[in-house]
Amino acid sequence: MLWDPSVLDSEEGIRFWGRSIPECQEVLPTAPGGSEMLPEAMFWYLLTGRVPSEAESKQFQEELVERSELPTYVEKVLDSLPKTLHPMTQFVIGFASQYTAGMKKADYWVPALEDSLDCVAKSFTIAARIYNNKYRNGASDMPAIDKSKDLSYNFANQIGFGESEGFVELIRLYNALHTDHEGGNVSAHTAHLVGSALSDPFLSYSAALGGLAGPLHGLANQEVLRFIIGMQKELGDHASEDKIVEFIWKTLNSGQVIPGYGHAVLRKPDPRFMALQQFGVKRKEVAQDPIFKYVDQLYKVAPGVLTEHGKTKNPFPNVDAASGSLLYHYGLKHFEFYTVTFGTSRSMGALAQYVHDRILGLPIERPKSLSMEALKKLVV
Ligand SMILES: CC(=O)SCCNC(=O)CCNC(=O)[C@H](O)C(C)(C)COP(=O)(O)OP(=O)(O)OC[C@H]1O[C@@H](n2cnc3c(N)ncnc32)[C@H](O)[C@@H]1OP(=O)(O)O
Ligand SMILES: O=C([O-])CC(=O)C(=O)O
Repeated sequence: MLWDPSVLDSEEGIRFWGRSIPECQEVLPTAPGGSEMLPEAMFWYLLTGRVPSEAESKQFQEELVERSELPTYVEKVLDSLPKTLHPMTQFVIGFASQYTAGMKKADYWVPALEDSLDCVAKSFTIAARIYNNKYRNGASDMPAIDKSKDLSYNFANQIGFGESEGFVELIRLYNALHTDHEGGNVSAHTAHLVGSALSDPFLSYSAALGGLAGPLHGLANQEVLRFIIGMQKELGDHASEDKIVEFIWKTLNSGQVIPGYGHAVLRKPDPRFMALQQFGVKRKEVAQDPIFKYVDQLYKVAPGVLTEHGKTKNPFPNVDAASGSLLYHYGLKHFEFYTVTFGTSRSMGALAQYVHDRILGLPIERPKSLSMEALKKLVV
C-alpha cells in the first residue's frame, strides 16, 4: 500500500515525512504561551510535507476552527441518541450523518480536500457534543466556539476543561501524536480502502472509526485504564512490583491480553508512549499521581512477564499504555470516551493520505481472495 506522510520503523517507531517525534516537537509551531506542537500544524505538515511557518499554522488553525461548527441536523441526530450508546458508536453516527452535507459528485482532490478539512474540524465539535450529551447536562450548555483559539482549546473548553492549562496542552500533544501511524493500521487502512471506492471523506472516516473502536486497536486506550483501575482496586494505591507481576500473570492466565502492550509492527517501546511519559514527568502534580505511577511501574515489569509468557512478539508498551492515565489525572474520568479523542486525531492522518490518494488517482483497492482449498494447493 502506498502511504506517504508517515512510515513506521519496527525499532525506532514512527517518522512523519522523515522526522521523528522529538524532531517534530522541535520544529512544529505551538500555541501562544504553550510548549506542545499544535495538531493543526501537524495536519498541515502531513498534508504538504512541509513544516508550516507560525503565520501559516495560525491561518490554517483559523480556517479549521471556522469550519468546526456543526449543521443543525447533525446536532439533532447527536442529541437524539440514547445516553447508553457507547461514545464511539455515537461518533460513527455523527460522521455518517454528514453524508449529504459532505458529498460531492466530482471525484477530484479539491472536493476531497474541502471535505477532509471539514471532517477534521467538525470531529472536535462532534466529540465535545457527545461528551456533553452523555456525561453532562446535554449540549445546550456547551460554550460557543472561540474562533481566536485552536481546536484543542475549544474541545477542552466545550467539555468543561478550558481553565486547565495542563489539560489543554495534553490535548494538543495527544492530538498531534495520534494523527498517523503509516497506512496499515486498522483505522487508516479502513479510510484508505473505503475511500478507494470514492466514498466521501465523511463516510470513509466513519468506517475507520468503527475499526478504531475495536479493543485490539484504539479501544485499548480505555481498556488500559480499566486494567489499572482494576489493579488499584485490588492492590491499593502503592503496590509492590511483586504484587503487580502477580496481577499481570493472573490476567494472562485468565486468557486476556495486557492492554497497551504489544504491537503488530513495533519491536521496541513506542516513542509516542515515551513522549506522553515525558509530558507527565515534566509536571510534578502528574508525576505524583498513583495511576500515572502505575503506568511507570507496569513499564518496568510487564515486558519481563510478557517475555516469559512467550507469546507476544513485542513485550513493550504502545501509545495506549500511557495516554489514558494523563487524561484521567486531569479529571477526564469517563474512560469509555478516550477512544473518541483518539478519533479526532486520527482523522488528520487518515484524511491527509485520502487527499493524496485522490491527487494520485489511486485505483479501487480490491485484493484477490483465495479459498482454503486453493491455499492448501499453494503450500503442498
Ligand atoms: C494504537 C494501537 O492500536 S496500538 C495496539 C493497541 N492494542 C493493545 O494494546 C491490545 C494488546 N495487544 C495485542 O492484543 C497485540 O499485541 C496487538 C493486537 C496490538 C498486535 O497483535 P499481533 O500482531 O497479532 O501480535 P503478536 O504477533 O505479537 O501476537 C502473538 C501472540 O501474542 C499474544 N499477545 C500479543 N500482545 C499481547 C499482550 N499485550 N498480552 C498478552 N498476549 C499478547 C497474541 O494475542 C498472540 O496470541 P495467540 O497466538 O494466542 O493468538
Ligand atoms: O500501527 C498500528 O497497527 C496500531 C497503532 O499503533 C496505531 O494505529 O496508532
